[in-house]
Amino acid sequence: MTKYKVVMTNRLMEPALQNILANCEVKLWEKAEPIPREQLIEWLKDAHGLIASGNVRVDEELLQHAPELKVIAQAAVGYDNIDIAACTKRGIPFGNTPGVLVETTAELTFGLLLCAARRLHEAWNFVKGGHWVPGNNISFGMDLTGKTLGVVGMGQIGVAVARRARAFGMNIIYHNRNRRSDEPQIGAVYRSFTELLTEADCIIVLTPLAAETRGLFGRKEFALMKKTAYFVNASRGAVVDTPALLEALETGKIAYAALDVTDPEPLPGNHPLLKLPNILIAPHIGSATVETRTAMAVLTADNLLAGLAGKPLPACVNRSVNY
Ligand SMILES: NC(=O)C1=CN([C@@H]2O[C@H](COP(=O)(O)OP(=O)(O)OC[C@H]3O[C@@H](n4cnc5c(N)ncnc54)[C@H](O)[C@@H]3O)[C@@H](O)[C@H]2O)C=CC1
Ligand SMILES: O=C(O)C(=O)CO
Repeated sequence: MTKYKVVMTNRLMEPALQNILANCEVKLWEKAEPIPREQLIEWLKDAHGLIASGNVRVDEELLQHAPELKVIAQAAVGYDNIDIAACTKRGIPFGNTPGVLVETTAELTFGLLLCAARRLHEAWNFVKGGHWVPGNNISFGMDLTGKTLGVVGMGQIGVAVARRARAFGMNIIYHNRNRRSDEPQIGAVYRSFTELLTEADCIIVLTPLAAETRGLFGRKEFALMKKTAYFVNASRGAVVDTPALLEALETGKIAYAALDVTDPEPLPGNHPLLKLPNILIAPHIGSATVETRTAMAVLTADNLLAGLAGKPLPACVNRSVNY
């Protein structure tokens, strides 16, 4: 039996990788740098399946070079790198990995807030640097108990973050594209975007990146926040206007930022954000645990193999072509 041809733009965790290798003829990009566009185009010319990744742009032009493509899958819930309309136009289902990474990403996101509020990385550098001597200490942090957390983007991960924040005695307000009907269950009160910005002591961003959220946090928004505000972004870097964030942190418009995502990614070593004392940056590790990356890989392989077999994908974004 001839095997389906599959292009993988990165490795997936075992055993999902073995499952794909056993069932398909695979071209696998294993280098650290993103696959060059020309290489991807060359590989896609007779491919039936594509495992994409966040650093690969899938658009109309790329799809024109992939006439045999039946399915695209990606080990992530976010799909801002994928032109969904272009996939749908060609009848190509796109599969992502919602759900399986919710608790893990919520742990990291709330962990960033906790580390920021208690200045943990400064504390560690202080001790490591030999500055811990009597009479010397780092700047004091901020209690979370009793403070107001504003969640922008109250979806699956936002709700899981809110659950953690409630356990810490925080009051929760949120802003979402659509107001939720389960506010009593999630223990959060709806606010307009402007109300949330002015009221919250801590703000956590968990919206997808789309045309309407690109640059959602700019100069005007940082100016509305409390000067004592802690700002956490775990969504996508481009939801925040980076020069505006830099200015807000430099000029004391807000107190502190903790980021799991940046624009660009990775940040160049000489980026001015890296020189600030009031920032903590993680290298996009929201879902990066062995258990969760394995579950994401398994769902990605299941999406791919279902699409190749002409069956519905277990998790499909463009459901109108998922049959
Ligand atoms: N840092 C990391 O490693 C990870 C980051 N993410 C990011 O988090 C995002 C959210 O993931 P989930 O919670 O699973 O998705 P979700 O789809 O369950 O939640 C997103 C929420 O944002 C809301 N939203 C959309 N546009 C909005 C706007 N303009 N203003 C306010 N709210 C808006 C939606 O209504 C929805 O409730 C992903 O799209 C991804 O970009 C997800 C997983 C890991
Ligand atoms: O799933 C996503 O969207 C991520 O950012 C990585 O898990």
